[in-house]
Order: sequence, then structure tokens, then C-alpha cells
Amino acid sequence: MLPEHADSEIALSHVTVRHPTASGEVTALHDVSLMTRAHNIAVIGLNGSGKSTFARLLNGLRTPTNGVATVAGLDTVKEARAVRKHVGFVFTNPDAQIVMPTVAEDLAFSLRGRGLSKGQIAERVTAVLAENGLAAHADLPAHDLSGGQKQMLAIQAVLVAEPSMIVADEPTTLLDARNARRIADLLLNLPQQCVIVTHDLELAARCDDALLFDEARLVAHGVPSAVIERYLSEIVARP
Ligand SMILES: Nc1ncnc2c1ncn2[C@@H]1O[C@H](COP(=O)(O)OP(=O)(O)OP(=O)(O)O)[C@@H](O)[C@H]1O
Repeated sequence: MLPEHADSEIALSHVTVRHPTASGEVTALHDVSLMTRAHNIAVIGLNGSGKSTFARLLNGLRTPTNGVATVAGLDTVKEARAVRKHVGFVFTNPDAQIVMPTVAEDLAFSLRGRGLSKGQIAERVTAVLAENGLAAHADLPAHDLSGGQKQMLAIQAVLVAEPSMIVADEPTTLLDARNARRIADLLLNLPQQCVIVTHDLELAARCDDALLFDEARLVAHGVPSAVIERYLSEIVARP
């Protein structure tokens, strides 16, 4: 992990992402340029506006058709391996992220390949489970946890790998209001810089910076309250 609280620069220069489809090409992002070093960054916009594509660009899950995206000075295409170590990705559906049979095994799996002994891994897993109210669930099948517990586990499994940035794609969408708030509180209070794609405007308002996408374009970037106001008045209200 980079030095604590060292928020990285996210920079896109004229990034376009196009996808070939049966009926031609879809432009998911069109000529997007931006630079931010904010700690918590909200990404908002209507369905299909390009938010997930932007999020996936940041850890190399999507590559630009044109232009360049860098995170902490690392090119997300040319230095994809380093970028993946730096950026942890949280999916909307935690089931997509849970890979091992039990809760404890799933966390332990995230710690593999880090030069830790079995004992050190077990110690770390026990501590993380205790910190997150999951100690009694250690040996249960991870997929039997509640939706809120599963998302908490998925996020902890990302965090144990000690990324210096978290990108979360609608991490609260499948959760009830209480769990959504718990996950939002967790993400917003992490030492790591966090990029959060969300339709939850209350969550977006709690961030330090906001990006608004519309029809593949970045149409606003700045203080969340102003960006949200523009989203509601110009885009949501559009006939
Ligand atoms: N792999 C793909 N192949 C074809 N089209 C794609 C692909 N990924 C995204 N798209 C298209 O690109 C556009 C932007 O998609 P994206 O998922 O980035 O939007 P979004 O703002 O995250 O939407 P939502 O809020 O519904 O998740 C959409 O029209 C989508 O259908």
C-alpha cells in the first residue's frame, strides 16, 4: 500500500470506449478528460450513461479504444498488473466476488501469495471477522450470509489485500437502507481513496468530489451538491 492517506491522481485524457455489437458499435464513453485527487469520489448518472465503464477503466477491466487513463501515474493498459494491485474493485453483487466455500476461507484466499505463514493468515482472518461482526460466521458457507453480510465480506476480502484505492460499482444497490448506510459509512471512512458509482444521491452528497456522466460524456465534475443539483434539474427532469 502507498503511504496512508496518499490520495492518488486519477487522470483521463480524451478517453473513448467503444464496444462492437451485432448491430454496430456502442460508445460507452466519449472523449472523457478529467483529473482528480479527491479522497471520496461519487460517480452518478442515468442507467447506461457510462459510469461502470469509467469505474472498470480505473483497474484495467476495460481498456480505452482511444486516449489514456492513468491512476497514480500508472497507465491502466501498459501497467495493468501494477494498477490491479493498487486498485481494489468491489462489485454490485457480492456473490460475484465470493470465491471460497466458507467465510474464513474466502478471506484467507485474498491473503494468498503475500508471503504470510498459515498462522499469520489465520490470525489476520480472525481479526477481520471480529472487527466486522462476522466471528460467529467464520465456518459458514459464505453464500448463506445475508446480503449485507455478504457485501461486508466482499469488501473486507478486497481490503485485506491492502489496495491503496477502492473502486466500488453500485455497492449498496442490492441492500436494504440500514445495510446500505453501513456499507456507505465503511467506504467513506476508509483510509483508502474511494471511487463510488452510485444511484444513491445521499451517498453521493457525502463524497468530496462528484462526476456526472450523460450519454457517454462527462458533463459535470465538482462539488457533489452542485453536480447533484445539475443531475436532477437537467438530466433527471428531462422529458
Ligand atoms: N461489453 C459491452 N458490450 C456492449 N455494450 C456495452 C458493454 N458494456 C457497456 N456497454 C454499453 O455502454 C453503455 C454504457 O454502459 P455502462 O455499463 O458503463 O453504463 P452505466 O452508467 O454503468 O449503467 P447502469 O447505471 O445501468 O449500471 C451502455 O449503452 C451499455 O449498454
